[in-house]
Amino acid sequence: MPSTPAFPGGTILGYPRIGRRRELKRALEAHWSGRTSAAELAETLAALRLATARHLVALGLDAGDGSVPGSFSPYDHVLDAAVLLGIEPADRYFAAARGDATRPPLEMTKWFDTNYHYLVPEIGPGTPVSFADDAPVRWFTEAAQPADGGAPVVTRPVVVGPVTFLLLATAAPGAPEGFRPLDRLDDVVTAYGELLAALGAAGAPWVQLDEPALVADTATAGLAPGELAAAVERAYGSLTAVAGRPQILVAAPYGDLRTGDDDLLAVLAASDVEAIAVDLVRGEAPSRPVPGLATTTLVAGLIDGHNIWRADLAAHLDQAAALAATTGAGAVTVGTSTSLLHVPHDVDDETWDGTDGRDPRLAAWLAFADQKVTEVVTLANGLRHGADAVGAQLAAASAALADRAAAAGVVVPAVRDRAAALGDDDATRAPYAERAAAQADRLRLPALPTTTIGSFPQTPQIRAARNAWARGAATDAEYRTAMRDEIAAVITLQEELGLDVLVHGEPERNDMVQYFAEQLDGFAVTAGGWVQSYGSRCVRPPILWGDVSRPAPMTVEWTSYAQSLTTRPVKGMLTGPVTILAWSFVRDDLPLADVAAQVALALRDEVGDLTAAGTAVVQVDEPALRELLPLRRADQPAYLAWSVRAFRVATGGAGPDVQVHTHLCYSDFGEVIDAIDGLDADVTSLEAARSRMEIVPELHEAGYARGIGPGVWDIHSPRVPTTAEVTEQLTLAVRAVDPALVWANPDCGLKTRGYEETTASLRNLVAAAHAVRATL
Ligand code: MET
Ligand SMILES: [Zn+2]
Repeated sequence: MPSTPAFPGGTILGYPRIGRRRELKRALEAHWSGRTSAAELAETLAALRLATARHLVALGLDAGDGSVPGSFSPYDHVLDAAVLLGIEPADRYFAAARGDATRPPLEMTKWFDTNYHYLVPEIGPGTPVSFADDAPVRWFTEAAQPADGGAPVVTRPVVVGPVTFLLLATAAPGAPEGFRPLDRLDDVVTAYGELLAALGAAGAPWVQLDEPALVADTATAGLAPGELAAAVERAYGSLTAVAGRPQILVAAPYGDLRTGDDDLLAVLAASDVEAIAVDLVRGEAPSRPVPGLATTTLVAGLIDGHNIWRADLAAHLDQAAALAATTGAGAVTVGTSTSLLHVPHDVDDETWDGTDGRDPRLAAWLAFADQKVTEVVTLANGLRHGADAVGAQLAAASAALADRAAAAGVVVPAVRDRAAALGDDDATRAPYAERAAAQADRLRLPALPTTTIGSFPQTPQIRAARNAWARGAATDAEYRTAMRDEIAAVITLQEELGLDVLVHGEPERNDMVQYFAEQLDGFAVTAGGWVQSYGSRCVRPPILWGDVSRPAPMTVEWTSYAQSLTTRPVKGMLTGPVTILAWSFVRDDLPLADVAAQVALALRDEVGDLTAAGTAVVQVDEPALRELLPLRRADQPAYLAWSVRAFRVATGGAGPDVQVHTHLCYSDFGEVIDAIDGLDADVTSLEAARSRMEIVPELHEAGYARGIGPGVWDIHSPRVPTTAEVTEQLTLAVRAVDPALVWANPDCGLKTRGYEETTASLRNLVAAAHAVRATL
């Protein structure tokens, strides 16, 4: 083993990969469109990796000891591990990620409780596993011995750990009943062992194995008590025995290593791994000596990798300094709680000029990735040289925090009072039977009513009109005319198609959360704060920094205009409180439940204005309801209680004759099925086409007995479903529940689709609904 004495003074678990100017996105898209060759792409990515490593050194991480993480991935780090193990061939990397003529893409799903999505590897009992791709070794060498002759950087290769890899994998099609990916642990560990030997031979002093699955009950569901601990012990027992390996850092971000059935911190401490990174933002610091830790470095994940607020450095320094004594760790260093993958690059890239809530004061309160690296370096220097050595930085951080706490808008007494006064009445509508009768009377809908989920195709013209207005290149009047023309066209189309409940089409919305964030007090939106969602896809989460209120109606004008053009009901469309929180950076100085209540009240006002203007149907979308579900089962009931309550507060002011819809997508609903019922919506539309209506009987069995719109058209592909297919889906639905409850609608909004397939698909959907209606 190399003789580097202790873990580096300060580190981050990972850095954004997308590039400060989204270089990765552009390089990938250029390659996929055939404009660049594989070799050109490889060259661009190598340059991006090297520039990133040198940038981190410039920010203060040590260039020589493995402080700089080698956390790059061309598309997804879980796919990289599958390629490393030979489960996916390296030369078909993007086909595995995106699908091509010969194969579908791997399934994609959420990475723990973040908004990053990874590709789910498939492994069966006979899948060959070997050390098949040495990218981590090549990337290490390319920075340590740079071909450009410039400054070398000794990086710390970062790879998904073997236990987490298998817990996130799924059984390959055709695997026998009862097979679990974790059954392949020994084979996978053997391959990882070869990787470690190769990294050691290349001179890497450290390797980081990410094991976030160790903190998540949701990833380990189905394991017997003690099984996870045994797997960890076995995997790291083998890996630490590899001759010539680098020192091993096991990182366990996104939660607490010590709760749940197995005390995994103790298991890792008892192993021969040299360092363990714990998440002290989500998890608790150990308050007792941990046996075995005396020979281990504890990397205290004090800087939040998941959010964008500047840290209380003085408090963190005290905490880090105390940890060695309380835990008995051989050494303590500081790091981020998670990879910085989840935050934008640099606060200073943004102009804090007062537009879109970009209050100039915010700049001093925020820490994006680069600021967080600096925070880690400050803490590391403080630990090494004493608090006085970093006195100025600690004082500046404290001053920024104090400024934020006292700033106007952060606490708005009227908003706090209103939220505090909320009672059960505010979250309770009339009994469903009464509502159903009043709505039937008012709406006079046929059986099996047809509708859509809200958005219609966002054509290049619509985007151009919106962007021109945002840039100031179009007047308010021009913008309004463009949006109204689009709304009119969408209404005409829906009438022609014969849909029963219409929508205005959402042409004015750049994004279903950002649109509201731009109009609510307490939010700021960034111009360039991009965060990778998956592959080349990025999102720009708004920043929720203050108490939330609604200065003016947000959607009423568009909905009312649409309604003025037709006698059929037009649905008002809102994004729900949980989804607004899930897709924003949320303040860390108020419990999420309280923040949700404020957003709910703002939405409640909007529902009130919509209904006062004559809107008879209002849909409040909650696609992220499942997304914020805590990773630990013990934390789930409290979350479900406040999230359901927020929805009910948002909709609770609607009279009995207002039909409240909700819409959910993007997830398995099994774990939140009671919560879906708890929302008490009159109609719930859900993604269901790919699972062939499975959700309909599931909801029914869970006691849900109100309107249900299982998606009958998978809108994720341009494929037009035939009338026969939709008829079959609807027939399954009306057999599973009372047909009077069933609606016919697509899986989700149509904004990513084109008009051609939209028109054809909706035509078939309406024809199928009519056919099934005739059989009832
Ligand atoms: C991700 S859910 C999207 C719902 C939204 N109303 C839309 O139709 O686009
Ligand atoms: Zn959806």
